[in-house]
Amino acid sequence: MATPSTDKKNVEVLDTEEDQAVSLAKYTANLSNQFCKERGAFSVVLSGGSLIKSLRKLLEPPYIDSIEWSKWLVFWLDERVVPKDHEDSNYKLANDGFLSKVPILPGNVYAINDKLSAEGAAADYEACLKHLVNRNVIALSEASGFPKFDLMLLGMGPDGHVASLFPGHPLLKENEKWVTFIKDSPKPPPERITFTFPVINSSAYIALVITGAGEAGAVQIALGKSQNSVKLPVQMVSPEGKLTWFLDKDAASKL
Ligand SMILES: O=C1O[C@H](COP(=O)(O)O)[C@@H](O)[C@H](O)[C@H]1O
Repeated sequence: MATPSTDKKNVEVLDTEEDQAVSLAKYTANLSNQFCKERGAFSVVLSGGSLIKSLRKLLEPPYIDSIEWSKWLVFWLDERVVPKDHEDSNYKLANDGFLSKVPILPGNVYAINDKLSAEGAAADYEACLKHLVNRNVIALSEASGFPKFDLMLLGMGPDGHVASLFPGHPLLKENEKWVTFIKDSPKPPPERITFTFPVINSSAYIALVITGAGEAGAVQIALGKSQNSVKLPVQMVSPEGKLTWFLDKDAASKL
């Protein structure tokens, strides 16, 4: 069931987590078709966490066969500063559960350099993005001057964090850097790198994919009627393009 709230924001509440995964696959495949046709490429930004499991229907017919995987360019919204084969790595999570099962070109997978410090990895990833923007591989937002990704797939933690942008943290106010780092993440591991809000909010499309009762409180704050004085990170997600919330019934249970 889809409940459009504004032209730029849609909220979909799905009866089950399975229905949510089906709906997300359809949405992602449609955007992939659209961008591959229009631009010859599709830039997709992945979160870690439960999002990867929610992408599983893309690994099944009809999507596995119809998506032009060779035109996908894959990036990470945030990454933990650990080796790529570490259990906490968002790259490993995505690779094991999704990327290794689809014919995306290895050269189109832009993982974070795991040999660098948090500062170094953030600067290195930002330099990589700037190079891709200069070569017109990633679009640039004329409105903001920040890179404009075709689709960002965001998860959310029970505290309302998105990417590695946590409630009350000074990084929420970063408005110059494209990619930054955190060394005191309240959720382990403490050292991470993350896209900043200006990059997130320059996106053409954002899907916020939220599953389970544990997230219902933050969903209620973000989408319910009551007003909170200090915004949660998830409430700061406001793309140039279109935002769609994909909630299962449990995540929407307090609405
Ligand atoms: O630490 C992280 O958490 C968020 C939310 O994860 P979830 O398991 O509650 O969906 C995730 O989106 C982010 O990429 C990750 O690094």
